[in-house]
Amino acid sequence: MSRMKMEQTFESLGNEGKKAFIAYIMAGDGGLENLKHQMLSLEAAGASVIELGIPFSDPVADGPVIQAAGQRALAEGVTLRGILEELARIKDDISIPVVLMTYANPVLRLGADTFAEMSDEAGVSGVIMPDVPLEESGEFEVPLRRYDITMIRFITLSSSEERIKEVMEGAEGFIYAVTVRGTTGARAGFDASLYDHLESISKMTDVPVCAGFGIGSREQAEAVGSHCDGVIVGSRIVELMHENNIEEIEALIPENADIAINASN
Ligand SMILES: O=P(O)(O)OC[C@@H](O)[C@@H](O)c1c[nH]c2ccccc12
Repeated sequence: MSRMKMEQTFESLGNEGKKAFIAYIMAGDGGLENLKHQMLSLEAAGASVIELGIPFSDPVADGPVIQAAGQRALAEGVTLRGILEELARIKDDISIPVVLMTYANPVLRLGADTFAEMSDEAGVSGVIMPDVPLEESGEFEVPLRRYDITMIRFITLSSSEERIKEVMEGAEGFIYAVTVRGTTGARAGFDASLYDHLESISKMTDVPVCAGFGIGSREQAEAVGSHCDGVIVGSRIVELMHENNIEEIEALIPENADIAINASN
């Protein structure tokens, strides 16, 4: 059911000619007791998928905004186990798919099998592990597959064509296309070649391609989204969520991504 939920989301979006808006937040930033409210706010604002970050002490790929959110969450004493238990409690209230973004270490501490089992109980559709290369993903992917949970794969601007083909073979859920070099966080603009890159990788696969890193405004979300199947916005949403500014989050999400709202009308 978990993977299907995400496939259905992308299918409905595709049928309606809409793009996915994947909203990233750091679990436990603002206290785990607020997670449900935060997730419901994102859903109501029109997010199609929630990417839920797991705080970790050494987040090598995170930019300053997300690192700070992770520090706040760790200071709240939030753990992967605690997050999964909370998700299991609130999952029936959330209708959009949830994808976990976690480094390998917290998963290894919990045990890959326990992680898969608890993720299933938490209703999780997919998992993103930015520090686990494709070649080493088996120990996580095999147990997750048992519960029909997808490992989301990355393509970067420096991936060779051969690498891109490897990533696409067996990819599920969506492909995370990284739009810039370096860590997460807002950017002034994108390379002119980005749009061609996104279009050419989208043509190579039936799996939806979603682009993330450095998207911090509605204009950018629309511009990037028009060359692929959806966008991922992290740092800007983390900042706004920290300020409790749901209105601005809503303003960030293009109208054409409001599938969750439409579906429930
Ligand atoms: O923050 P940005 O620039 O909007 O990019 C999304 C990103 O934050 C989110 O997907 C993410 C958070 N941590 C990561 C680590 C690696 C790759 C991606 C991520």
